[in-house]
Amino acid sequence: MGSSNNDQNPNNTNLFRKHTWHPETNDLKRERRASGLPGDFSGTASESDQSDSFRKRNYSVGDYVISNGSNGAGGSALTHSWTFQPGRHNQGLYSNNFREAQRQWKRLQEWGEVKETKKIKKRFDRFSGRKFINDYEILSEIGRGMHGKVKLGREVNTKELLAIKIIPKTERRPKLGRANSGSQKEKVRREIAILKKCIHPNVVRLREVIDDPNSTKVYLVLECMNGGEIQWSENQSPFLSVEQARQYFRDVVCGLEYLHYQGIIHRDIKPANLLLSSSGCVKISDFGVSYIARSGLNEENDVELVKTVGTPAFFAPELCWTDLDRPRPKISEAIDVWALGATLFCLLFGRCPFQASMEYELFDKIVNEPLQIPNVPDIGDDGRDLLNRLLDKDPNTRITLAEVKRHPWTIRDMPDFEDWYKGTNPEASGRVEVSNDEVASAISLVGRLRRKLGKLFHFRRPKTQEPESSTSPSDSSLRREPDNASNSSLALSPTQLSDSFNHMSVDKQDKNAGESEESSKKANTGEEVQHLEKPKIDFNWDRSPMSEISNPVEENANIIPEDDYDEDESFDDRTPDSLRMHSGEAGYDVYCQPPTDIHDNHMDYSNRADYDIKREQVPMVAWRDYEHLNRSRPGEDPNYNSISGFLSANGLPMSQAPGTPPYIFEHPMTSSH
Ligand SMILES: Nc1ncnc2c1ncn2[C@@H]1O[C@H](COP(=O)(O)OP(=O)(O)OP(=O)(O)O)[C@@H](O)[C@H]1O
Repeated sequence: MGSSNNDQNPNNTNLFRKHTWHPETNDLKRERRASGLPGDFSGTASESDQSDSFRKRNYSVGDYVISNGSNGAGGSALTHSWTFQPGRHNQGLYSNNFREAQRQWKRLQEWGEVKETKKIKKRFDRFSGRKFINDYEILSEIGRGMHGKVKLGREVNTKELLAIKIIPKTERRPKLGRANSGSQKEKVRREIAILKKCIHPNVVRLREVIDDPNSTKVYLVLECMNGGEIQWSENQSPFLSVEQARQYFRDVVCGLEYLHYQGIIHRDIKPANLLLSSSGCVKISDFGVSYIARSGLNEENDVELVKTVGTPAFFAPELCWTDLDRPRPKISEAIDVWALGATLFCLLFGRCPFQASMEYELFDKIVNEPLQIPNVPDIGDDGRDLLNRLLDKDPNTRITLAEVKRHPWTIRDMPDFEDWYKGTNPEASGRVEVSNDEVASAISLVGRLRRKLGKLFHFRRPKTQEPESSTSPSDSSLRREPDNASNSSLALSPTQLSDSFNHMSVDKQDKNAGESEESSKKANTGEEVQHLEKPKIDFNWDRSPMSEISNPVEENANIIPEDDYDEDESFDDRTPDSLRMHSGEAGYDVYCQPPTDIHDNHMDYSNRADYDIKREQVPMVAWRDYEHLNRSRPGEDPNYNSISGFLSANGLPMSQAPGTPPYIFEHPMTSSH
């Protein structure tokens, strides 16, 4: 019954697809298959192939609510004492690379607690084109998910390769079928909260969270899984040998058992979320839709758990339940066991156990169609038995992970499996609690919004104290903005935030935030605050006394304000055309420095006119044709002559002269000093 559908090309169905670069080339993958080892990133890892392996899209229904549940906050049983003790027979699991697996795990343990960084600095080296985020150089893009992208990074000091996952804190434009911005925040929070606590050889390790309150994005610095996603299908045929599939399967079972022990249901187990280390170790990644139980996995279903998230092709029957006449089975960690079975099926046979082009058809098959196991490759009776028990439609009789670990197919060729059980027993790691508060405070809310509101608030603050009545509702919208700021989620403590999430106020927060942003935007664009103008080029220096403006930007001129800079854009892209003025043959661009926080610190916001004057009188001088200038003036000091030449050619007074504002030189030489 299912064979005809199984013959469909899975790449034709949008139930699986997602565009991601695979970090390895096909050649490397083939080599890896031949040798049983994963490949490795090259130094730049830029030659990624764009093969469209069989991937899913994330699927989410409705908003998320964090369960009130019983809060396990406090007394965190976080322990990093988990040791990788695979036992002597497990050396075979990692082929010849067992030593490397051990070395990698030791290094990961040395990372210790997850580092939390609240300040981001982005730098761009104009000469070499190299980009840096804090201590990491960005080398290339590894892949993109639904909500963010993953870059290959290198720690500047240690040269260690890392994966940097860049996730917007809110979704800019919610798209049809996608989770809304409320759930995006929730997704990020959840992923961070889980990754921070889960330390296991088969779970991708988080090293640092860079979460600047002034940034719209959060950066997760992760262990780099050089082998990328498990490659498992090639033209509907299996890519892996049965032995390799078994080896990967064991790794996933151990990682999943650990997660369940920690009260976490992954909810999106599938090959695309299983990444390979260079030692051939498989690790579980992507916890964006995971469920965190507050008091173990035996608690009653809560609203959150019943929601259908994950990837349709890997949905358990109880998630696809449409039969109104029969009660839907309880949703539990057994949904991960089903997804594990579907994943094993994929690894063994190169295609999903149930396939269809329409979602309702797929759900119907998952619930009603008997499992058909192909004869090739031969996985033996025990293999068939294991698949049948993993893909048991009844969650109550479905095999448990503890049973999976002892199943004859799983432990085949493992002479001393008791060693393996001992070494991989999740209880050795101790239980980790992830509290509501920890999820709610996992990222700071969009600080740009706060900064904008702060600016407006500052700007309008009079020198003399205003009477309290001036904040009456009958006042202009501007008067209300500080209130908005304090009412919005930005002003809430983690506990309040948690509470507010529990009361499904995410949307309300977004609405408030949206309104505030809207009003702040209006204010900045002059729609409501008439006297705020766009900065314009104006070299009338005489209007501003030099003493009032300092220039802290100059020494950090190549540090790019985060909001203006995207990792994918070149540095020059950040200057809006409206602010650019080409200075003829010299090859320079001159533009005003848009107001930045740095300047704001030196302004008196109580004086409107003062603000406008100062903002306009901090010119930024940039030249992009440095090499040309240098060549045309051999032997001259480009730092001095080029700048002074430029200034005189443009009739500009020399910098630092009394009564002139400072220049901001954007130049490879000056900016780096
Ligand atoms: N730690 C890592 N090391 C190496 N590659 C990674 C790492 N994390 C993710 N990737 C790669 O980057 C790609 C995008 O990852 P990401 O988690 O954003 O996508 P995703 O799994 O689709 O997530 P989402 O479901 O949130 O869209 C993945 O397909 C994976 O190949």
